[in-house]
Amino acid sequence: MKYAVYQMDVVAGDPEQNRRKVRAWLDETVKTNKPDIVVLPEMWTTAYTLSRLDEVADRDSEPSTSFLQELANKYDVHIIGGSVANRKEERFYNTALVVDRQGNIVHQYDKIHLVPMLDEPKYLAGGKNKAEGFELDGVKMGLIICYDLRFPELARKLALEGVQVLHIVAEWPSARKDHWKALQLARAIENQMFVVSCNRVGSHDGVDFAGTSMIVDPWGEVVATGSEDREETLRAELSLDLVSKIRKDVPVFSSRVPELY
Ligand SMILES: O=C(O)CCC(=O)C(=O)O
Repeated sequence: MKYAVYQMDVVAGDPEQNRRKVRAWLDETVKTNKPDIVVLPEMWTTAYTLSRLDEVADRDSEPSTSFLQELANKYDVHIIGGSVANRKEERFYNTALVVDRQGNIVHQYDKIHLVPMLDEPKYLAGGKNKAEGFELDGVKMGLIICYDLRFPELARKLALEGVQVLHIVAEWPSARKDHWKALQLARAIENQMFVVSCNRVGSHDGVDFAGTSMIVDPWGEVVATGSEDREETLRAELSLDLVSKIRKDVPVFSSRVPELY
C-alpha cells in the first residue's frame, strides 16, 4: 500500500484557497509513483480560526465531503481527509473524513478529546460516538486527531479491534514537538501497528506548528519523516505482513492480563 502524506501549511480562515492547494498538490502527487492512499492534516480547510467558525466551518461535512469525493474519483486514490471544522445542528465539531477511491464515505469521526491549550473546549463539542476502525482494500485502519494521541487507551482499543494502520492527523504545536515524536513511536511499538501521521507546518496566531509528520513501522522504525518547517510530501510503501510477523515474534497481545489492571 503506497502512501503520500501532505505536510501542509494551512491558510487561516480561507477554505477556498486551501481546497485549491489540496487540488494542486494531488494533481502533482499522482503524476509520479501514484499513491494508493493520501493523507491531509487536521483542520486543513480553516486552521484554528475558532472565533470565526460561523463563517468558515462546514455544515454537515459539506462542502468538504463532496470535494474529497470528487478528487478520490478523479485521481483514483483513497483519501484520509484530515479533519474539518464542522457544524452539526447547532454545535461545531472537529470532524475527520475518509473517502475511498470510488468516492464512498467509509468513515467519519468527531474528535473526542478537545485540546484545552488551543481553546477547543470553548468553541467545539467533543465527539460522543465510540471510536471505531474502518477498512480500505481489506486492511483494518484507525484514525485519531492530534490531542487524542495522548490517550493510549484509544489507540489500544483500536488495536484490539484488529487495526493495523493508525492515522494521526494533527495541528501539533512546536512547543511540544518532543512529545509529538515520542508518543507516535510509543503508540506504534506498544500496539505493534503502523502509525501514519500528518501534521501541519507554518504558524498561526503566534503558534508555530511542528511538522515532523511520520510513517513509523510496527517495530518503531521511522520509515519516513517530514521536516519541522517546510511543506512537503512524505512517501512510503507499507508492507502489512510486518504487523503479523512482529505480533508473532513479540506476542504482547496474548501476554496481556487485563483482568488484573
Ligand atoms: O497535545 C498537544 O500538545 C497538542 C494537541 C493539539 O494541538 C490538538 O489537539 O490540536
